[in-house]
Amino acid sequence: MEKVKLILASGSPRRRELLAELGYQFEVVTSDAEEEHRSDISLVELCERNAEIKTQAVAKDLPEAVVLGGDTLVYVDQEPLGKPKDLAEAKKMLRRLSGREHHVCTGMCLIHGDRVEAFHEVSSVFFKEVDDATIDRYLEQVHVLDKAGSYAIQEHGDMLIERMEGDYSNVVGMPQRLVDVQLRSFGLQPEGL
Ligand SMILES: Cc1cn([C@H]2C[C@H](O)[C@@H](COP(=O)(O)OP(=O)(O)OP(=O)(O)O)O2)c(=O)[nH]c1=O
Repeated sequence: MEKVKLILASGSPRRRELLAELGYQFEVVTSDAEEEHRSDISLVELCERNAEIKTQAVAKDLPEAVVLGGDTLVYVDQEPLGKPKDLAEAKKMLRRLSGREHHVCTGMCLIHGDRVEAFHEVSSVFFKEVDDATIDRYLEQVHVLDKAGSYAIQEHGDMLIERMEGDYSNVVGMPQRLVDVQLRSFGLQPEGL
């Protein structure tokens, strides 16, 4: 029997690294699927939904493959922060996160033929009190325009973050433990380690 192919439906270099770390063999196929921005469903449902939209956009042309996609939502006071459009907006977001807790939800979806499984994980991140000078130094060192919430925990995260609760990989873009369990339930096994 021919082995089922695993496809990662994501242009995110972080997701690629996190999946490779688990030891799975996979290929990357991206789409230009549009994320939804809606307020009639919860934020957790929204990130699962957007993960499913991104995954479906690739899976519809690859019925033989197992396709994995994801979406990371950073939110504070139940309000999603998104990716900043410029450095001024990034600075505003980081000022808003200063000295307090916020949440990061990553929704993931796996599709194989008619089988669709969406799941998510939520982590809490607690920022230090950061002044403008620290924010400016952070923004000089880290490219944040492609990062939800205007920061990357994996890049100089200690400049901003006091502590976190939950799965670290979930904040970076893919909850590795959950993804591993789900991939096994689709009959896949790591083989590259
Ligand atoms: C909070 C946080 C986000 N991020 C990144 C992860 C995601 O790449 C990005 C969130 O954007 P997403 O819209 O989830 O993903 P993406 O546009 O990068 O990739 P694709 O849709 O093709 O899968 O923010 C970090 O790298 N570190 C962090 O600490």
